[in-house]
Amino acid sequence: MGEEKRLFPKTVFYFMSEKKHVAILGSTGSIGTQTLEVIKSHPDKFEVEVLTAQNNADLLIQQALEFRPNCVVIVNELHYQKVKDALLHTEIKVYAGEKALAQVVEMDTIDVVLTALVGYSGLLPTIKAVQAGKQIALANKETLVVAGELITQLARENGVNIYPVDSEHSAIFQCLVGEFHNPIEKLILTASGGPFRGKTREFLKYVTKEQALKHPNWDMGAKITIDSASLMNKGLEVIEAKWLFGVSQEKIEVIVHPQSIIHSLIQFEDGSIKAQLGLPDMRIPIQFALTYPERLKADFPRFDFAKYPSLTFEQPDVDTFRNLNLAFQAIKQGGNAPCILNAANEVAVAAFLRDEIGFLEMSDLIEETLQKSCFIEHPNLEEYIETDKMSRIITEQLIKSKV
Ligand SMILES: NC(=O)C1=CN([C@@H]2O[C@H](COP(=O)(O)OP(=O)(O)OC[C@H]3O[C@@H](n4cnc5c(N)ncnc54)[C@H](OP(=O)(O)O)[C@@H]3O)[C@@H](O)[C@H]2O)C=CC1
Ligand SMILES: CC(=O)[C@@H](O)[C@H](O)COP(=O)(O)O
Ligand SMILES: [Mn+2]
Repeated sequence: MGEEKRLFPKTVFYFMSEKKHVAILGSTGSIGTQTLEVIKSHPDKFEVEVLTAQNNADLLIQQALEFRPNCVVIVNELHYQKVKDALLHTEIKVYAGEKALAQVVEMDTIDVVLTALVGYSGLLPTIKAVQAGKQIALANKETLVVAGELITQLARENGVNIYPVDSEHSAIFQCLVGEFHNPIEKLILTASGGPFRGKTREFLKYVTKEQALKHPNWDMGAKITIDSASLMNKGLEVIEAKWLFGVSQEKIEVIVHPQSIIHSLIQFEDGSIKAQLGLPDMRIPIQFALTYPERLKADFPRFDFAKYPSLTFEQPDVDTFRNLNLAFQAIKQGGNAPCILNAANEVAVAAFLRDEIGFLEMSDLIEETLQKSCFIEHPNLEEYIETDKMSRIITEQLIKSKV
């Protein structure tokens, strides 16, 4: 069975004749709203239990009135009264704050928690959900980047499966169906290359956030779109793949595929390669994560081979886009290094989005933060939390010293 410690099911636990009760963390975002589209098209299959937002009270209220969850959480407490007033004449419970976000996932009525929060904020609610034995549909890749070892160990201890929502990991998962017992020789993650594919470092020095936010193929939240432009998204996905599929980083390759039609590939030990293809549409992986092992009929637009006469591939330019190698180095180092990388990246992306730093400076900050942070080989949860906090301080100080 090789080194694999896969989290995927030995047994089938979902029977789609029963309604699945879903908590969506981050329901107002790109993944959250698409999850609700999937749920809306299968009212006989799903029930919404929990919806959450950080600031977008208006959309949260609208979603709550339409999907009638058991409860909602507005994380920013300043918006609590507005949400409470709007839902006053309903039976929907309204909570506010980070603690509430981590607590609601424990509700008895929830079967599966879909984590569509952005960044490190997904870590604690995911841990609570796993400890409560909830199945996880994971979009929030940063959770596995920060603490993949801890999360996967907790998942095993609690009999929890982590179903990937991220398109590349869903592709790998889909290719693994029927192959769970077969060792993986290599995982090949595809990358679009982002809006700056083929550009030089000279060009990248002056790019704006508006340019960086124009992803060629996917319409996503701001943070992941910047990560895609800098290739950090692929770096985070390498780390995510390592933990999801129990494959060491030496067996993970990244190939640039600008059309984003092949979502990723597995090479098995007989040399055979399996791939999953489709138009770039997150509703497919979202639905599969919620319905595995079944595939529900859906009317998502179909891929037409005639419209794509050439699917192309090229090596990533890791000299120009340094983040990919920084991520490989961090996962090779192990311990809290990926947690440091993630914290520095989140601070750097936020600073880039505030026009405080240039595009290339993001990699410099991440590299310097990794050098300056204290390495811990086997961190516990408190040490991950402390690492995240300290790394953010270091990156913020580095930014201040540069401006
Ligand atoms: N979008 C995509 O196609 C893909 C996304 N992913 C991953 O999925 C996750 C979500 O991405 P995406 O949907 O694009 O992100 P968005 O920014 O579109 O949405 C994020 C959601 O999380 C909420 N949120 C943001 N910050 C916090 C916080 N600190 N605490 C609590 N809630 C918070 C937001 O609330 P509010 O609306 O109120 O701000 C919103 O509901 C990310 O980890 C991303 O990497 C993975 C693959 C594809
Ligand atoms: C849709 C999805 O899964 C994103 O993570 C996407 O893959 C981003 O595209 P890049 O390949 O440009 O990072
Ligand atoms: Mn992805």
